[in-house]
Amino acid sequence: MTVTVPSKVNVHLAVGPARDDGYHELTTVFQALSLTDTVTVSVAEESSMHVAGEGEKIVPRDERNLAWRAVDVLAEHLDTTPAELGPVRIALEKGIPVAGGMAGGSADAAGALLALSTLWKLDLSRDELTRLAGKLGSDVPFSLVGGTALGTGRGEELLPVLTRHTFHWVLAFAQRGLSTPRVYQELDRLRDVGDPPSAVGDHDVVIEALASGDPHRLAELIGNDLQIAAVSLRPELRRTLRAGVEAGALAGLVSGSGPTCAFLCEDAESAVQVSARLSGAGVCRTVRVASGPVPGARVVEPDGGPSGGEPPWDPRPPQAHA
Ligand SMILES: C[C@@](CO)(OP(=O)(O)O)[C@H](O)COP(=O)(O)OP(=O)(O)OC[C@H]1O[C@@H](n2ccc(N)nc2=O)[C@H](O)[C@@H]1O
Ligand SMILES: Nc1ncnc2c1ncn2[C@@H]1O[C@H](COP(=O)(O)OP(=O)(O)O)[C@@H](O)[C@H]1O
Repeated sequence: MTVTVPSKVNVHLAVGPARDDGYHELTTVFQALSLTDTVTVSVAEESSMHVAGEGEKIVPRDERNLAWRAVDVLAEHLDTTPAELGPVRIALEKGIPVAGGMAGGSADAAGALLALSTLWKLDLSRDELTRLAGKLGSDVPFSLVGGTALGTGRGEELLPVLTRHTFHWVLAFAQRGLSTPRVYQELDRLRDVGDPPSAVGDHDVVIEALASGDPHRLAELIGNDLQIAAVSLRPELRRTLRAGVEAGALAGLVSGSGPTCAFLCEDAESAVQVSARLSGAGVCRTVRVASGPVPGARVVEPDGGPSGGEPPWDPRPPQAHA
């Protein structure tokens, strides 16, 4: 059973103060991108985890891996144990950079939830799966749902956003990842010492720009409160962000907690040009082109394509905005 899962960029990320539970209240607009991970699960003699691709040497293969935690969450939901569910082999094919602010671990968690519940014929509703996803991490529900969505709460409460148009992105991967909690802490520290104003405006205008399909309009509005914290921890990101715009992108921002930088481009052709120029600028490890929005976690049919006809739910649910 194979599932493909998208990465994400936060087109807009407004971070509120820290809550009593340690999480920050967010208002964010997620967009799922065509850069994906693939999760394959099968019944096996004994449980094992295999990782290939991006960050294969650093991704944990034990119970710290979010895909394993999906087994625990499913077992808990069924009021049983992982041992009772039986051994499984989980194989991750990673295209999403590890600790890159693009929700790679969340993608694998969402993919494992969908793949295992399909393999074990658990017949879970979309709402149940999304609720279980929220237990695995704030970004995991979005990895399941995909498309474009407004996220509130700690990012797990989602409302779909209308986007009929495709946007084209160039992604600059950094040499090393950044820890998400570390970046939130750094933002708190910066706010404590200097109270920097929120870098981002209102999410409504971002949603309108997405609905318009005009990348120039969107480029004026993309923003991320975590960017100053990521740049504070990795000052070299300033150069990367500048280089993307010099290479012809309309605008750039740090994706989520970083350090991946995402550059919005005019169209597909421009994205290829920007990626070629950025590759030559020596400001990042790797450059990728991606587009969005794309659907969330989807079962891949044996012929290799994603299941178009009968996904367990409509990956592009009715639109609530704009
Ligand atoms: C920053 C964002 C933006 O979408 O993405 P990434 O950059 O990680 O991809 C997310 O908020 C990351 O979500 P996710 O990676 O699922 O985080 P979680 O596992 O839920 O939380 C990890 C830690 O991040 C911090 N955290 C997370 C979410 C939130 N709303 N406030 C927080 O302060 C907390 O310190 C928490 O212990
Ligand atoms: N399946 C997984 N893929 C990548 N990282 C994972 C996975 N499971 C657990 N992790 C851990 O989660 C951390 C954050 O990874 P990731 O989700 O890729 O980053 P981000 O939160 O920045 O989007 C990594 O440093 C890694 O130790």
